Amino acid sequence: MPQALQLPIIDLSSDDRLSTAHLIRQACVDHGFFYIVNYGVEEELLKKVFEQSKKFFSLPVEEKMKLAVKNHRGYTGMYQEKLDTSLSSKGDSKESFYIGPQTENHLNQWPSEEDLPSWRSTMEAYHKKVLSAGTKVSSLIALALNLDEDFFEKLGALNDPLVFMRLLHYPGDVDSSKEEMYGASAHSDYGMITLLLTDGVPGLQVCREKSKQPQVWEDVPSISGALIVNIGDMMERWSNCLFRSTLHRVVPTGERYSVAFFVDPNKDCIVECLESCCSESCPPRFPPIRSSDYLQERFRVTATASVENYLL
Ligand SMILES: O=C(O)CCC(=O)C(=O)O
Ligand SMILES: [Fe+2]
Repeated sequence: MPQALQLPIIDLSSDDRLSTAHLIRQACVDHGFFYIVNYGVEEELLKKVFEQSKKFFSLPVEEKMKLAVKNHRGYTGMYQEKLDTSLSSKGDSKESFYIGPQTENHLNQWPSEEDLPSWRSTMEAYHKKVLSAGTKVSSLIALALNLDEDFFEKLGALNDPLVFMRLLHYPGDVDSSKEEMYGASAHSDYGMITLLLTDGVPGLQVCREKSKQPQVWEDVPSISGALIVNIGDMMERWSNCLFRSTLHRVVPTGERYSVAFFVDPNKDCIVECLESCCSESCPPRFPPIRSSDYLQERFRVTATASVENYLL
């Protein structure tokens, strides 16, 4: 049985920003994962998001396929993605629905108002509020890296950021006996930070030492009322590996719903190791990259079907 990880709980409503930033720094160095509470989304809305998500995934597959992913927005079916490309399985046993930035709302796809009234307004309300929480977390991360709290704003990273909300459904009835089957196979997230809401069904696990064999996986329990936040690869690059983008996965435990909210830098933002995280003995480990080039390449590698999954 894997052990359950004890992660720090960060109160986003705290006025003591320096102590909060200090806690975040430790969490990002040790785990790359932490919880946030008091992040400004009422429980009622969280409940509605899950209700509406369930309604969408319960539609017949032909209906869902009418909204098949285009420009990284819309529906992806079972096995359309394999996050761990080293596996021989046919793909990850989950279905999902992507909603992109509201500034480019014309590109988003929505179920019809007739079929699912209030679906769009629920998702837009959640998207807006979690983006605001994500922006707060990013400024605390800047403080945690000994930078000005508006560092990422000034850099343009949070100016029209590439924010993608992904509704996820892991069906409970997949046959996982034949091959290595995961709801989401081992991966790290690609962007700055991810804010994850789960329905309380277990399944999420992390591996803190990705190169250590055999890999040790620990459960991340869900805490009612808290979001799970994790550092993505671009933040790891900025911090020159001071902050970890930790390997994680979802093992099949039963039917499960979650909502991942990926905060990625503006498409033209150049991500390069911060001077404050480099020194003579610790030179930059990565060359600079443009945010959307990096994301595009990561999506390309993990798509199992030829889906039209370009960002823009
Ligand atoms: O559903 C979860 O708990 C995690 C999902 C995840 O890691 C992802 O979509 O990147
Ligand atoms: Fe992830």
